[in-house]
Amino acid sequence: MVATMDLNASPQPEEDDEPYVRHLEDYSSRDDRIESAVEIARRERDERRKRMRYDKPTHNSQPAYRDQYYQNRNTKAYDRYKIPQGWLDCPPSGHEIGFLVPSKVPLNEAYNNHVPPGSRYSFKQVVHNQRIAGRKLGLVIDLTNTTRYYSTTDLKKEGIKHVKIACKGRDSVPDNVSVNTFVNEVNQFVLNLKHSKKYILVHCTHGHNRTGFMIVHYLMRSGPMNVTQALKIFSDARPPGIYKPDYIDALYTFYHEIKPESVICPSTPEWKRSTELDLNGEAVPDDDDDDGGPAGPVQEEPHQVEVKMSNDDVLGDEIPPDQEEGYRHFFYRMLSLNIGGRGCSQFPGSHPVSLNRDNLQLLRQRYYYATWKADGTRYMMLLTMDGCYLVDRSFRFRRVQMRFPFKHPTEGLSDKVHHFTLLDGEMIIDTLPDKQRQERRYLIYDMVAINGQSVVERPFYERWKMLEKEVIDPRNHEKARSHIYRYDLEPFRVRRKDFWLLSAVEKVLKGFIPSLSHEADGLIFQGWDDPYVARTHEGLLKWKYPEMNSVDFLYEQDESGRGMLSLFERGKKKHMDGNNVVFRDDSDPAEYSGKIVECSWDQDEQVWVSMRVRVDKSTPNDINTYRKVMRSIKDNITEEVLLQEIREIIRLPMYADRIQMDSKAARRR
Ligand SMILES: Nc1nc2c(ncn2[C@@H]2O[C@H](COP(=O)(O)OP(=O)(O)OP(=O)(O)O)[C@@H](O)[C@H]2O)c(=O)[nH]1
Repeated sequence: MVATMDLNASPQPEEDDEPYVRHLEDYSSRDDRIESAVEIARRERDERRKRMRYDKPTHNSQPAYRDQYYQNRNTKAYDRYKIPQGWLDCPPSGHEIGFLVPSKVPLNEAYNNHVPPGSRYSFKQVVHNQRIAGRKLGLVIDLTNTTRYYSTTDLKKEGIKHVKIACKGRDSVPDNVSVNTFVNEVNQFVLNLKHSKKYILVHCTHGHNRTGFMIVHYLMRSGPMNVTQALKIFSDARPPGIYKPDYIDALYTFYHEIKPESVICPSTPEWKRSTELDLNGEAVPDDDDDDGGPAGPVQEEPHQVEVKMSNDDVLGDEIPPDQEEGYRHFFYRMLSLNIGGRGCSQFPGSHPVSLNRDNLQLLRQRYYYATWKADGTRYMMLLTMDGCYLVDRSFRFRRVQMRFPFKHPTEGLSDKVHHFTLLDGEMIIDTLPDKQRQERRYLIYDMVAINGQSVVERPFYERWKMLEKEVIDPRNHEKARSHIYRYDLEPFRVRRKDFWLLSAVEKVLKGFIPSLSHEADGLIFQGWDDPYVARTHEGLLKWKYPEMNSVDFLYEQDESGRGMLSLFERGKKKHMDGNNVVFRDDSDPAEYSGKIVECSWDQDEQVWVSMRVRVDKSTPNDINTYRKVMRSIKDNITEEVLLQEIREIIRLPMYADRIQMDSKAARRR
């Protein structure tokens, strides 16, 4: 049987049909929208009926008929202009918060069939409303997860920039990278404003949950504030504020704050609960909806899996490239480095050189202190009001949520935090004596800048003291008193590294290092009067246990499976013919191909031995580092040679005099 299109047949509701059409009585007691509501509903009903006047195709139907049927029934096109649930009665926009204006999503004219004239809110209305309120828009940040609500051409015509940060909404809060992008967009906009005062319209679907979440994050990062205060600022400007409890909880968790009992999540606004006035006839939550809809099945608690920490764990969240670039320039400025042909791409942190028979003499000529060489991952850390950033050896930045209060020189501890303070240190993992617990800890060993002021020219001992006074003490002071901020929830602990007189080196080697709860692979000799020197510092010495002297090679295999080691020479790859590596675990060497492999030298076998893959590095060592390490291996400064040398040094009059001078000065302070 061939099905025909019988336009007179009555509609045949099917199981998967949406509610047919709203009862018109639903609108009968309403205000001035009634007339158009009734009209719209009637038109929708008629359209729907028309679409349904086809018999469902059977197996025998003509393909053309089948296509036509499904095309007509395809609600996608129709859904395209479905207005979001609750949108009609949701107030268009809130009050300004600084430069930010929270708003519901504007719907362009294509939605007019669904929106009665008095309720329309397209960009024309937005610009008009804002103008009446005395605000000129410069930027729109769109947090919806769809592009179906408006086209951005209208905005461009008005000279308004549009930034899309698609966030799902519904069950999940915007992710940390999206939050970083949002805050950076706002900061960039404000920075570029110069003298013109323009505003940023921030919208999700209804302008409450995602919008509120982002604005609260921005407020938290732009001045001294706690989450409760930031939530209140938002809810005052856009009542009732964020009304999803998960979003509120996520903000307290993110900022490591205790949620006060007095903070109660507002109930879902009336306009969101009742959808009677939505004229689509469908109360189906949108994919992009702010509301989580009905609660899903109760999630089972995931099994607690004990995850071991590793030095290769990636910490923190990515930040936008332009923000990273800005910070790189700051590093270069603080270190008085020229921006060469490669821009600010090279990691500028100070780097020690290996101890050999020649530079060992430096220990006699200058005044040195010693410390253990903590073996974790090297990071510089930038502290700003907006957040703290771990900076790895590839000069990449990631944001971590930490707090570093700043002690005002005259007013004592203020509610301000460090802003553009730059530290240097090593991230280690302490395994606590019971072997059950691990703790990540950042050991700070130097300071490059404090609140935007470079301190690289100051002698090391001053920088080291400043670290304690300006960074560690205020933190400890606040930690003991803070009732809101939970330092214990931060991703790692922080400590200043200890340095000792050379006379203590024997004790450090024999007693201190063996008792450490993290790895150490040698000693660092730090010139007590030295400035902070960017990149290789010939006066900063590292001594490693001979078996730990290592070189980071690039390992590659050719098609025949032959392994090759390479280093860098003037930024270019250089094959190190005659250097071979063995992998003494049972793994397949092919797995290491293309990776940076840290190798130690086996004197007996005259071969490099793979120790580990350096996931924190993207390039191998420079040939000069290799030469210095080879020299150090050849010179073979054993623990005994080193200690003998130090015993002699500490007997030198110059050394004893300096100690006396320092202790007198300390007594005077
Ligand atoms: N300056 C300094 N560096 C320290 C200290 N403790 C640990 N280190 C680390 O020692 C590193 C230098 O030693 P290297 O052996 O050259 O560095 P590495 O990362 O182990 O290996 P390479 O990358 O192969 O040079 C620094 O980058 C720091 O990460 C310290 O107290 N002072």
